[in-house]
Amino acid sequence: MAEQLSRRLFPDLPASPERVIQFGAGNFMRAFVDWQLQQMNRQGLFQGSAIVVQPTRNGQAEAINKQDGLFTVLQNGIYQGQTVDSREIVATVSRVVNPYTQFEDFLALAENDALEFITSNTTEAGIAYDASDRAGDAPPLSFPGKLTALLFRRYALGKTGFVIIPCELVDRNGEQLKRIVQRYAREWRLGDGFMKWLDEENTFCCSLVDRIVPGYPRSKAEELGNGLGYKDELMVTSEPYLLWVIEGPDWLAEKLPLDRAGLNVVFTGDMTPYRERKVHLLNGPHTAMVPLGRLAGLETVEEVMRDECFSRFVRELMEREISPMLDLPLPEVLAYGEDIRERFRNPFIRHELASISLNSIAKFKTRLLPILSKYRHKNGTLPPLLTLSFAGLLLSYRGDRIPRQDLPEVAAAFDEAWSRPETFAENILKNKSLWGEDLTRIPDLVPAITEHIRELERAGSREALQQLV
Ligand SMILES: NC(=O)c1ccc[n+]([C@@H]2O[C@H](COP(=O)([O-])OP(=O)(O)OC[C@H]3O[C@@H](n4cnc5c(N)ncnc54)[C@H](O)[C@@H]3O)[C@@H](O)[C@H]2O)c1
Ligand SMILES: O=P(O)(O)OC[C@@H](O)[C@@H](O)[C@H](O)[C@H](O)CO
Repeated sequence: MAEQLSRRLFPDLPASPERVIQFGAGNFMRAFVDWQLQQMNRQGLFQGSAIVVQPTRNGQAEAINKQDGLFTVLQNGIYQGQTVDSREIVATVSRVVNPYTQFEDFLALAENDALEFITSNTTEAGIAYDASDRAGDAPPLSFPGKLTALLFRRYALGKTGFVIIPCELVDRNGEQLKRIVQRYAREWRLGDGFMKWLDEENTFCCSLVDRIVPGYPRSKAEELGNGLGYKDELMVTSEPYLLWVIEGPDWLAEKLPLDRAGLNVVFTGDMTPYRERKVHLLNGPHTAMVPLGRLAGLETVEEVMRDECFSRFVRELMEREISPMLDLPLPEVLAYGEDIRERFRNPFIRHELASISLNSIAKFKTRLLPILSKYRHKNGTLPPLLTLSFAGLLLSYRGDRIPRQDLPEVAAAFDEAWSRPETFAENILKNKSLWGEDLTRIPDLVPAITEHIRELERAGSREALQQLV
């Protein structure tokens, strides 16, 4: 039986000074931020490690500390025409602090002047205000609440602030996080001096991340574990591609030289075009392929891309319906789309459609609905593939064919609408709490969705698609 990964097994691994506080150490953060810190360190450009703060009561503090912060990142895929199959022990997490059991140790991080950066990925649900958080809670439950407590301690010590770079897939994440911290500061009456310090001494950056990280390679774990020669509960697989767009001041690239380390990191004054491109052209097709693919019995992104009919669907959806709706030069967008399809075809990574399906209604709303509306407005017709996919999503939320994973209130809205099948399309499309607007106002949408659902039920998603691609 192989021994668990630890520094005892690898005493020569470097240990760098703590310079980053990182909220959350899920799969994504380990394969993205921590792996990138290691690449900078290796080239002598940074010399820093991250202290992880466990953001929720149940988390991975124990598992990570048990391995002395070490874990393996396996990169698998085809990148710029070359097959990449590499593995690396990442040694840039120094330790995990659990604020639920070590609140004073957590606040004491404020004392360390060498800690200059704060990063986070607490999922989209993490950047949220929690009305139950109070000044003096040990700890506040929300991530912004914990951050406020830490920042206030730093201020009270008369120290300089931090550069804060959240990685959550939330539009303008840095600004949203700052707004919630300011709200707590006001409600907790932390004073004008603190408000001023927050503003003047801290830099909240917005950022956009892109790297497909399916996580622990469950199906291959045993085989891989034997090959590694040690046991690693935190090993994570990732594609070789990455992009990190950071909107921040000019001096940041100097302070955090990710780009100089050869990483695909863009420091910019305006990240909007990058966000539009990624959310609509990568996350959008992911969300669109899920219902039709699952209704046809497909399980992974790769299976979709290997299936002639479904891969044609993905390409035509991207090229004919999504790309022309983006306010970016079309040739550039089409080339980006081609790269994305190469990533989707990655034969080494098992990216489950079921995992992408989580909270699909909210995802459709942000990733695809703006495209559908714009297309209808511009062309006077509905985008055929996107409309079929939307019908597939609504059908799949009946919950009888494929399990739906969404908030209870979303599931309840669908149960209610599906209880009257003859008026289902109209009822669900006019639900503003799901879509933020009354979608029955989009001309032709109700009859088109009704007809597509009928066709999907009669012929199945493959045949319905074959009529369009
Ligand atoms: N995995 C990917 O391919 C990928 C790529 C880009 C972005 N993302 C985004 O990153 C996020 C995390 O993905 P992951 O694969 O690391 O998942 P994960 O389940 O491995 O990690 C989730 C992390 O978020 C924390 N968390 C969960 N709910 C929270 C809450 N309410 N408040 C505070 N913290 C909370 C957990 O403690 C954990 O640290 C996702 O929301 C996803 O949108 C993922
Ligand atoms: O992570 P989600 O569940 O919000 O979305 C599923 C995928 O679209 C997403 O994880 C992408 O793979 C990722 O955003 C690529 O950077």
